[in-house]
Amino acid sequence: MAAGVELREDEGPTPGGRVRLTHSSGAAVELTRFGAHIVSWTAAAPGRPHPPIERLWMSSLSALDGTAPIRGGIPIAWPQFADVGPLPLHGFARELQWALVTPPGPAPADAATVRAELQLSSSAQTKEGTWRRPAVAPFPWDFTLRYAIELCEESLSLELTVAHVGAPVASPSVPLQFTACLHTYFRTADYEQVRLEGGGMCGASFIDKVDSLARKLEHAHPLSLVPAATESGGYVDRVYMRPSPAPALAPMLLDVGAGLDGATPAVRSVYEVRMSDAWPDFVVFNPGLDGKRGDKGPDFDDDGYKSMVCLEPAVAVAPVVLRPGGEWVGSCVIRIVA
Ligand SMILES: O=P(O)(O)OC[C@H]1O[C@H](O)[C@H](O)[C@@H](O)[C@@H]1O
Repeated sequence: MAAGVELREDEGPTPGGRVRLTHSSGAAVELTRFGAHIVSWTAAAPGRPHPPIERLWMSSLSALDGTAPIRGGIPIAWPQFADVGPLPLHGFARELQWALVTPPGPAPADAATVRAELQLSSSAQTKEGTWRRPAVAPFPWDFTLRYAIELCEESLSLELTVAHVGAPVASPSVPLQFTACLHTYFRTADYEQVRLEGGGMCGASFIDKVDSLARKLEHAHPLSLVPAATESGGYVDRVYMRPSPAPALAPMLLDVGAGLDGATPAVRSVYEVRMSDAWPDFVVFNPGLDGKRGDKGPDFDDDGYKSMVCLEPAVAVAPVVLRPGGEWVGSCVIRIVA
């Protein structure tokens, strides 16, 4: 279609269908309403106008029928990052139906930005933990989550807003707390070529989840996945605590190497990733073969780890505490620089 936002309710096996944002440049984003999960972002690189290239990695083994979280793209982990709390891994936002609050329709052909917003509100399912069977830990607070997606010719902006909209149901003295991440699976033609730097990363401390949660200092500049995995004695799963305040404002540079478009093997694809200060942490994740064999298992393509790297803005260590009426906004802008 021409530029705009479309809701395709019957498309694909995922309940709730898909939302598609199309930019007049040919760039496009697709997400499922299940989890407000971005499953595709296609865009050309500056100076290489055609054809648009898929930017995100999706596992071909991922369940897309709503029976399990989707593997790949950009899952939203909320209100819990990974296993740091009583909920199942990464919480429930990636497993529930979101509403599209932007009316679908065309955008002006010269619109620099195409925008869509989705929303998830607390429900009996989230309050009682019945979003999973058998039921899991209740999350008794009233909340609204809003997810705004802005597509430009060469960038994708994501903004997650958490609002505590009521009094706690169960215990008035306990405030709403959450951890979170935007679990972005970038596609690479060859994970050995991936390089990551900037954002105060060099010298930052990180928790090495593959090495008994050891706290370490990052010396690599830039970070490459293979030596990092070797150092950690397995795969790469690191929670970095961003230095604050000044260096955190600097964007990160993620170079996913050459060959992404399959046609120009010599040209490297590079992103500038700008996380707002509301995200105190970021995660670098590539499960390697060890991860595939272990608990990251069955929905991961056998060689999938060779084609992806996750760079995730996160609240992973100290939870955000929200009083009734409180709001938190975290954004991330991914710009294609080459
Ligand atoms: O397997 P998933 O639930 O999708 O989680 C995938 C990964 O997410 C984050 O990157 C965590 O740091 C990892 O420990 C976890 O394995």
